Amino acid sequence: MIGRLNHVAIAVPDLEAASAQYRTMLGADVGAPQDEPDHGVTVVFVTLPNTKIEFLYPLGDASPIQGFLDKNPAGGIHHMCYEVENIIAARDHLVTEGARVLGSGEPKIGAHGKPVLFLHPKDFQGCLIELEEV
Ligand SMILES: CC[C@H](C(=O)O)C(=O)SCCNC(=O)CCNC(=O)[C@H](O)C(C)(C)COP(=O)(O)OP(=O)(O)OC[C@H]1O[C@@H](n2cnc3c(N)ncnc32)[C@H](O)[C@@H]1OP(=O)(O)O
Ligand SMILES: [Co+2]
Repeated sequence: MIGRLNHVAIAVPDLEAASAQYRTMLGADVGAPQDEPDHGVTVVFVTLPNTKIEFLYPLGDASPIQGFLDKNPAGGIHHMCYEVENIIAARDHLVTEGARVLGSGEPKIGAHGKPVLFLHPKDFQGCLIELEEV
């Protein structure tokens, strides 16, 4: 069911510093910040030959990543995003298997303009999983 690794997300305490470090020290292709108010984050994508890194920074006062950053003030790997062909079929299968889908359970449009869902980290080896329909 899951396909390519679409991105690995890193929650960061300073978006500009993280972007500058990847751009200068690591010579990476770093995009511009994108506010995603529907998700409570500002994101920056780092494009790699085989996948992307997604920097996350809280946006607004109800960001779902604020708790994570409070616990990890230096930042840390936040989630993995896997691609799926049919996000509703994937969701229904996972719910049948007992996995918890976060939020309303209905997909939201993510940073790439595609439907996304999140699965509880406690159900997947302590790793927050995002599914993105491609
Ligand atoms: C623009 C969209 C973009 C895209 O790619 O398109 C995005 O990726 S948006 C990314 C931001 N949005 C989300 O992360 C939505 C899903 N996340 C959530 O709903 C919350 O972050 C949640 C429920 C996973 C955690 O929220 P919170 O930390 O406030 O809740 P708890 O403190 O109750 O945490 C429960 C339990 O889980 C552990 N935890 C929290 N976050 C993570 C994580 N990223 N990875 C692994 N584990 C995590 C937390 O430590 C608690 O564990 P416990 O042992 O009970 O202390
Ligand atoms: Co993501």
